Amino acid sequence: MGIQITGLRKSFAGKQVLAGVELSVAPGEFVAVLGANGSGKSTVLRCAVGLQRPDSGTVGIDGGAAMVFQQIHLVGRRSALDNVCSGALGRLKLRQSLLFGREIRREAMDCLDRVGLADRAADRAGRLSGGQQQRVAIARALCQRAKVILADEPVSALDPSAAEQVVALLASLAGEGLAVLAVLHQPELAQRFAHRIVGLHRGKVAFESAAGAMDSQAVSSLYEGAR
Ligand SMILES: Nc1ncnc2c1ncn2[C@@H]1O[C@H](COP(=O)(O)OP(=O)(O)OP(=O)(O)O)[C@@H](O)[C@H]1O
Repeated sequence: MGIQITGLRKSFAGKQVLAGVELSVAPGEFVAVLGANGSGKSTVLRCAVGLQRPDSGTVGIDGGAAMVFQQIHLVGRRSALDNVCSGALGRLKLRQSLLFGREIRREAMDCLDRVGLADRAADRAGRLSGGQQQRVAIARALCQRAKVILADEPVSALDPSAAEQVVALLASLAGEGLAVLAVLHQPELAQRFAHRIVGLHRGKVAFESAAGAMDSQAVSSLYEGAR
């Protein structure tokens, strides 16, 4: 199933932000969400992962979801590996995390390897580049063993080459069978790396298409008359 969102509605102080969003991502699929500032993209992801409660609608997630943000929030003075290990703590009781410390570190190392940073495991997270830090954050999400990855503007703070690397990584994780839903502000990266593109406009899905069939005029219209 991956993730299936139906009829998602949300208002803040009487102002409708989500007006019945329908969206699904299958295991193995990478879906990019495009939309102007304020169109409701982050609210969809926050409702999906349970950080916000929708007024109505349903979210079905198979195998748990982990979220990655634009603001990376690593502990800068701890090693990359320690940061990734902390992803496991959410799914373990304290006693288990003490008992299985070595296994957790091994699994965290595998996760760092999947994002191409095994050789930086011992480095302080704060010393890594922005792109590397975002890949560590993705490794931490993988260490949660979630089957769904939600990414809210994961590359907005990165330079073009680091951004491309991170989006390519998300695509490769979908290739491993995860369901990946990412909000992007870069239609060209979405078109190159995602399978499907969803355009959100004023809290509704305005269009949905295979990435190869992306209509650039439909994309431009998302950003016209944005509120
Ligand atoms: N907790 C909140 N309280 C009040 N208003 C909110 C809250 N969260 C979001 N909003 C409003 O809902 C609207 C949609 O916000 P959201 O963050 O989902 O948009 P977005 O499409 O992700 O935009 P951006 O590209 O700027 O991140 C905005 O007008 C925002 O001000």
